[in-house]
Formats: sequence, C-alpha cells, structure tokens
Amino acid sequence: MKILNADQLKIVDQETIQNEGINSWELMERASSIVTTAIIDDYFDIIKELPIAIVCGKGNNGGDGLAIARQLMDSGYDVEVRLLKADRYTADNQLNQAKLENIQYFDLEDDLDLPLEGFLIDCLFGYGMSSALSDEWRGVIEQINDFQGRIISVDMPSGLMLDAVGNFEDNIVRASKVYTFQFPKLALLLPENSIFVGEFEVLDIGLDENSILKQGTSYRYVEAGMLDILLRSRSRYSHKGTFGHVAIIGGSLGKMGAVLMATKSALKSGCGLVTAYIPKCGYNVLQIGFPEAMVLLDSSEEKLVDFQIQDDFTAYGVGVGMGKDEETVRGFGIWLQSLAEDSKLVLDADALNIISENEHLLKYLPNNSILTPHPKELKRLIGEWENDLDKLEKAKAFSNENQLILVIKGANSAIVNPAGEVYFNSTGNPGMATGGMGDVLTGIISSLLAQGYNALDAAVLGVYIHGSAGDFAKDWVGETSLIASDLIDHLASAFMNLLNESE
Ligand SMILES: NC(=O)C1=CN([C@@H]2O[C@H](COP(=O)(O)OP(=O)(O)OC[C@H]3O[C@@H](n4cnc5c(N)ncnc54)[C@H](O)[C@@H]3O)[C@@H](O)[C@H]2O)[C@@H](O)CC1
Ligand SMILES: Nc1ncnc2c1ncn2[C@@H]1O[C@H](COP(=O)(O)OP(=O)(O)O)[C@@H](O)[C@H]1O
Ligand SMILES: [K+]
Repeated sequence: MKILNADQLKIVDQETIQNEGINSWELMERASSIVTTAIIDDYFDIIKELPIAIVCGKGNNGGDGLAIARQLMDSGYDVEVRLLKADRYTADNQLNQAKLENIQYFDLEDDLDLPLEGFLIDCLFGYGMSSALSDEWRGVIEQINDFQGRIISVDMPSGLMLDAVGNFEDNIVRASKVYTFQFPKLALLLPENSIFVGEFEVLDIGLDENSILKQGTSYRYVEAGMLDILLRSRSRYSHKGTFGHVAIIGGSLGKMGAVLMATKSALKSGCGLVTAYIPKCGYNVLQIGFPEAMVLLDSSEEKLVDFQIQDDFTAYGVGVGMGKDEETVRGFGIWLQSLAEDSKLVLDADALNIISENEHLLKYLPNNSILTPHPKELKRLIGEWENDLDKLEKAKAFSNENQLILVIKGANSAIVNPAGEVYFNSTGNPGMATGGMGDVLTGIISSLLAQGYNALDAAVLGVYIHGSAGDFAKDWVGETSLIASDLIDHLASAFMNLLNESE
C-alpha cells in the first residue's frame, strides 16, 4: 500500500470524483458513512448510552464530521456538534451544515462546553494542514485533550501534519484511535508520534485505483495484499536441496538460547537444511533442544574464535548471542573478508555492535546484506538523530552509501533499501517487546534468503511473517505472557495465512 503526500491525496480524490462521475459531496458522504459504520462496530458499548461530541473545522475534514453527526443521529445516537466559526467553509462543509440542526458554533477563545464523559470525534483538520497550529489554538486543543472519555480522530489527529513529527508541547489532538482514509499517512507510522496516535485503522473508501497507480512514492505500508504474490508455494518435485542451507553463526556461554531460537525459526520458515555454528559449550543444548539442526563446533569452549565455516551455505545469519570478545571480533573480521562477493548475509545483535565499533569491516559486507538493528544498535551504526524523520534520512544515507538493507526494528518496523525506499510493516504487537524476538527474526530472514528470495523481498516478507506469527501467538497467550518460543510455534499459522490469501 502506498503512502502518499497531501498533494497526491488531493489529486487522487479529484480524479476519483471525475472518473466515477460523482460529485465531491457524494464521495464525502461515502467516506463518512464508512467511518460511521466503523465507529458503531467498534464502540457500540460506549455510544449506546453516552453522548457523542463531534468537533468540526471549516474544511472537508469538518464536512466529514458534520456528515458523521447526521448519520449517527439518524441511527438514534445522542450527538452534539461543535463547529468552528469561520468566514468561509468548503462547499461540502456548507452543504452538510444545511442538513443538520442544533449546531453549536465556537470561536478559538470559547469554552467548547463538551460533555463530561462519552465519546469525542475530532474532525477539526485532516490532510489540509499547511503548518503546525499556532498558539491561538491551544485552548481548543487542550479542551479536546482534557476530555475524559474516548477521543478518536478522523483521517488525522488534528494539528498533526501528514509527514511531520509532533512535539509534546504542540497543539495536536491525542487520539486513542485514528480512522484514516484509504492510505496510512507517514506521521501515523513514526514512533515519536505515538502520543497522538494510540492506534490507527485504514478505511478503504474506494478511491480510484488507476489514479493511485500513477502516484510515485518511496514510502510503502506492507500488507498481506502485496506479499501474497511474493510467497512461493513448494513444487511437487522439490527436495531439501531446493530450499537452501542456512548457517546460523553465534552463541557464547550463557547465550546459547539465541542460536537455538534462530535455528528453529529458520527451519520453520522453509529452508531445507540448517546448521548452527557455535562454541563447544552449546553442543548438547543444540542437539537436544532442536534435533533437526546440524551442529558445527568452533575450537573454543565458550565463545566463537575460528569461524571455520565453509562457504557453501546459501545464506548466513550471524551475530545472535555471539558476544564481543576480542578473539571473536578478530575471527569475525577475518571470516567477513573471506566471504564470496555474492554471499547472502543477515547480521544481527553483536555482529552489528562489532561492526559499529570496527567501521572498517563495513566494506567487507557483500552488497545487499541485511542488517537488523533495534534502535540502540541503529544509533551505534548511524549516529544520533534529531527525530524520527531525521532517523529515516540517516538510515537511507547509510543504506545507500554501504549498499546494505536496514531493518529498523520496533512497532511498524521499517525496511530501508539502498534506493531510499522505505517499507513499514503492519503486523506485530507490544507483546513482542521481549528478549529473543530478534533472534527469531534473524532465523526467518536468513531462511528466506537461502530459499532464493532476493534480499529486499526476504527482509520485507520476513518482518511481516515475524509480526504475523506474533499476532497469532497473542491470540493464544495474550501480550503479557508472549515469549519468543510462542512466536516460533505460530510461524506455521503465519505462513499458512499468507499462502491461503494468495489462493
Ligand atoms: N476531497 C475529498 O474528496 C475528500 C476529502 N475528505 C476529507 O477532507 C479532508 C481534507 O480537507 P481539506 O483539504 O478541506 O482540509 P482540512 O479539512 O484538513 O482543513 C483545511 C482548512 O484548514 C485551514 N488550515 C490549514 N492549516 C492551518 C493552520 N495551521 N492553522 C489554521 N488553519 C489552517 C485551511 O485554510 C483550510 O481552511 C481529508 O482529511 C478528509 O477528512 C474525505 O471527505 C474524503 C473525500
Ligand atoms: N511494540 C512492538 N510492536 C511490534 N513489534 C515489536 C514491538 N516491540 C518489539 N517488536 C519486535 O520484536 C523484535 C525485537 O527484537 P530485538 O529488540 O532485537 O529483541 P532481542 O534482542 O531481545 O531478540 C523486533 O522484530 C521488533 O520489531
Ligand atoms: K481530524
């Protein structure tokens, strides 16, 4: 799914109207009724007995609010409308005013006289924001944010620009949920905006497909619909050699579980064979913990030193639980230099930390190697950033300069490729913020690489499958008790789900 800017959204809206032969009010009515239905479905328990306040602006976002108010009233709900006093309203906003009684108008300095509890729908501004809101707006935004009930926003939290990072003290509505039209917006995906965006849901309002196709963008939101064509089913004549052989390289005394989890995840993600390359102390752990894996031992008991790994593996996942002992660093550096140019690599955890501390090693990474840093590891690699947008710019520059793929982990993990494209993931949940989840991701992506997926596809698909397995696991154990092993147990559901969708 594409992520578009405000100018592009305007074009797509207009072309939809032209191509469908409808007028703009009809499109607004359609969009609004989709929000109304979603609100009734999601919040029936609240709105069936408590009042709904809708705060509307002078543009088309306000027009949506007026339409939603009418539709909810027609369905019997108790709705109060507050509309900004203005010299000019958009035409569809005016049309919708004419179809509604009991509108209360307000000025910026007024008391909005909101109900004490219930439900508030924020329709002050959508994608038409041209700059951040000035301080004149503080009173209005504060009254909305002080509302004691549930606050939801239509299209955008009002005051948040489509492609900006908001600050804590800015005049921006803090929505527990945002219903956004047709496309996710960049600002909704940035972790620093999470105070304004509790969660968001994209509502399909049927905008013109051809018009959307024409819009160029470097930002995408990854959903099942764009992955089902990527995921391959297995041919009847395939054998284990068809699906590649992954080497998981890592482990040290006390951190062998990381290798166990990456190894299991790799095989569960479809590669034909998996070998763990570990220090001696991990032998029993691996052989007993996961008998399907083969094991190669380093000469050292407690850490990796030799890196005597043949180069006939189809992909390598390196770094999990590996530690940064001096001898490990030396051995790892020599091994990197020995790699064939077309080797396929995933680097995680200590492999990343070693590279941050020994930058000269970067040049030995084969092009399109995949690096999977969490925020702290990313900082060590690319340096400090001012805000989430700056982080993306720095990540793009790093990826381009070194011809590497970065997977920036977190909620809505972002995959950045050397061409400067960014793919935000849509799956996963906060239950995944626990130890070992990253090891599982390394196993999944290495496995996909070994199976012949190109590096970008392996990263995008792997991150999606990882989050999806986390979501299936959450359905069984909830977020609090979710651990990495649960996620591995649900990899099968994640793959089956995606394969079913493509049939
Ligand atoms: N055009 C269409 O066909 C559709 C539009 N829709 C709705 O229309 C919205 C966009 O509507 P508009 O383009 O009218 O924009 P908005 O309703 O977001 O607001 C624009 C108004 O805010 C003012 N404004 C902008 N920045 C300001 C600032 N910093 N301080 C004070 N005032 C400021 C502008 O002068 C303008 O009057 C979408 O977000 C969506 O909610 C939906 O109804 C779907 C269909
Ligand atoms: N709030 C969240 N929502 C979705 N995914 C998350 C969230 N928090 C963490 N994750 C995912 O869990 C994984 C954690 O990886 P990492 O921090 O490397 O863990 P570890 O080092 O403990 O294995 C990443 O893939 C990340 O995207
Ligand atoms: K809004």
